[in-house]
Amino acid sequence: MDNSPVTSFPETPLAQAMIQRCIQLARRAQGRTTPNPLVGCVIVRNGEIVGEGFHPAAGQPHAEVFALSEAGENAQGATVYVNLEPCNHYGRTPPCTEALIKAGVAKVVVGMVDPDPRVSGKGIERLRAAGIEVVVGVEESACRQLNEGFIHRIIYQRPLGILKYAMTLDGKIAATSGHSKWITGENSRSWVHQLRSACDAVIVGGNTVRQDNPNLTSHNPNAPNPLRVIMSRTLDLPRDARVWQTDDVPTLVFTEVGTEGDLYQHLVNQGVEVVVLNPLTPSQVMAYLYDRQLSSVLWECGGILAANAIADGAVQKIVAFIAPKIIGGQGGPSPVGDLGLTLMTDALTLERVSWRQIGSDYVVEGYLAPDRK
Ligand SMILES: Nc1nc(O)c(N)c(N[C@@H]2O[C@H](COP(=O)(O)O)[C@@H](O)[C@H]2O)n1
Ligand SMILES: [Zn+2]
Repeated sequence: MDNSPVTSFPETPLAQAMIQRCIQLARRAQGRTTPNPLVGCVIVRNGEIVGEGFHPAAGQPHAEVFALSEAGENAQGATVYVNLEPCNHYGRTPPCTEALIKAGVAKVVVGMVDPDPRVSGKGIERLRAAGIEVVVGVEESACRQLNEGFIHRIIYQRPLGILKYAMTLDGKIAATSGHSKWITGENSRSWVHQLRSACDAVIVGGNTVRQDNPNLTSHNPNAPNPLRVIMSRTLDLPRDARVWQTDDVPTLVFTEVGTEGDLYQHLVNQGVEVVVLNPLTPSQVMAYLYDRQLSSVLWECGGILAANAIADGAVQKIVAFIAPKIIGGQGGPSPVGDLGLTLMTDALTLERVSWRQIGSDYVVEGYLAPDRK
């Protein structure tokens, strides 16, 4: 626990700093809480942090409960900071509002209103009705960013789809031979491993398994791994691919009816889960993963599947790595295949675009228009 005094901050910067601390705490459970959100909580009394907590996983107590338990008697008259509105319902756990009221806290500072219709404003109402001062919307955009997968899942009943790719400055994801190791530098690749560990699943197509033989893991024994998902209509896949090693990380293969042959049985024997979907489309896959309680899905596929996923409304966010290299090549593969668009005026434009430099590469992030789901 950080016991440093915080009295020197004036009110608003203090609240901002404490909500940022909540976000930092919440991130400790990144990749482990789906379908629940990432939540951190800090309790401050007389200018000192007396309790902290985060939500570790669905079914476990909420962040507020851990912070209250650390604060003990010190919660009386204290201010509670939490990046998401305290819940007011009986779900897997009892309502945090009642725990906060019982502990006698004086004030609750909330980062954002909970979009879960079981809560959505009712937690704030309940606290106010009990005479607790409630402030809402501190560091709201950072709080929304933290839980963008959870928010998307609740609003659209689908996981957030993130398309990640790496390309050269001339827009290629491989040489004409198919060789692609590596486009970006080591720092970018380790950033991608962290992105994987923050997502609930990573999806590729059969081509990527055949050509790259990827691990699709977080490459970090202390970080969670996403569910590895392969979409393959034909199951024309190598018998010895790395993704069939399921001792530590599960793999799920989606295929179509009529592929229940030799490889099908081999995969089942290896512990790979094989699911037949008809039709096998990106949106059907996302619907299935939603039912499996997932909130965020990383598409790390080649251009053809990426285009299908975009066209099918399975992608909302783009994370594009651009390496300062030129490979050239007539017809070399590009990150997004045919979208059926022939006019530049029809190009999909991104919103809320940001960029940063990672080593010698650049990463550009943005969101497709929300009416694309
Ligand atoms: N404020 C807050 N803190 C947490 O630590 C949370 N996990 C939540 N989650 C909210 O409650 C719903 C899940 O409830 P159960 O864990 O099933 O009891 C989740 O959808 C959020 O609305 N909130
Ligand atoms: Zn709660």
